[in-house]
Amino acid sequence: MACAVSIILKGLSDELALVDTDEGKLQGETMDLQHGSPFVKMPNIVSSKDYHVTANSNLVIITAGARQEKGETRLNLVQRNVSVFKLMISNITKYSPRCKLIIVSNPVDILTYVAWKLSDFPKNRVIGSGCNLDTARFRFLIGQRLGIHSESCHGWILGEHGDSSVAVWSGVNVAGVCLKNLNSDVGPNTDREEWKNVHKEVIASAYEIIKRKGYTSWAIGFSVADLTESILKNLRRVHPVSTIIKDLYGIKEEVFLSVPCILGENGITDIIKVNLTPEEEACLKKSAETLWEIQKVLKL
Ligand SMILES: NC(=O)C1=CN([C@@H]2O[C@H](COP(=O)(O)OP(=O)(O)OC[C@H]3O[C@@H](n4cnc5c(N)ncnc54)[C@H](O)[C@@H]3O)[C@@H](O)[C@H]2O)C=CC1
Ligand SMILES: CC(=O)C(=O)O
Repeated sequence: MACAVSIILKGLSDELALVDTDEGKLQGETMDLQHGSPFVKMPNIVSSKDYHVTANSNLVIITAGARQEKGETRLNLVQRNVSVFKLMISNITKYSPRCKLIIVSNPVDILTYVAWKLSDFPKNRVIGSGCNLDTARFRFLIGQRLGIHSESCHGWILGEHGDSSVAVWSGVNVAGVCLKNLNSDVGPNTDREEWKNVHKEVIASAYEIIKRKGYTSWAIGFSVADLTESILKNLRRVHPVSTIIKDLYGIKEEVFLSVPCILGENGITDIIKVNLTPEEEACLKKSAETLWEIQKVLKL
């Protein structure tokens, strides 16, 4: 619903279709959104348990499935959500064979792989929301430390969404002034300014929010609407989203991890190869191995 509301408020399309297995909740949410119609520019908000309501979608955003309990890892959700994906993907592709897919459900990198396999779509049309949210958290926290708006704080979190994400300290900058040039030790344990705590806080974010309110919603909603805008308006902006990275950074398996990707009307058209330090590259490889260990035994 946070994704839906964020997209509606930006007026990004003329129709939004919602699907959920919980029919009562779906109808309630739909009516509640429809009654706000005089205040937004989204003329058609429709919903159904049946996927026919999604026919000919340009973009399908998948947020369905189990969410983490307090303290539970994202990876722990994998089996439950693979079952949900088996039911969903065939219906989505039947009604919208040319759509782009944005996967949000967790573990998002693995489920993006699952959606790619089950849909048989080309890789450019299967996008995981990945580290778009982690990067937003990173920029917010850097901004808080520096007293500068997060939009002006540049930096990237790449790799796995969540626990093994990689902070690319070499790229952190404000107005082109690199933090690394001011503090050559930024990132590692030896850094007396302890910038590494910012990355630790990014990783802990979801756990901390879930501990307090039971789930995360608003920031992922805003961030998915931002991805949606790049795709529907063909903006060709660069976002850290999850895509297949086989043959990059020495990774040999079919795993999806976040790297900077150019997003437009054809989905992911290009990726930007960031120069990583040997330590960062090793972290990325380790994430790829962890994900592959889980993926290789999945029955799809
Ligand atoms: N990638 C990211 O950054 C984020 C990912 N998430 C993930 O998104 C997922 C959803 O989280 P919440 O919205 O908080 O959970 P929620 O429990 O509020 O909503 C999940 C919805 O999925 C529906 N559903 C279950 N099976 C379905 C099926 N087969 N077909 C259609 N609908 C089905 C449920 O009825 C429910 O309404 C979780 O996996 C969560 O971890 C949440 C926040 C951020
Ligand atoms: C739930 C989740 O993946 C997040 O908020 O990062």
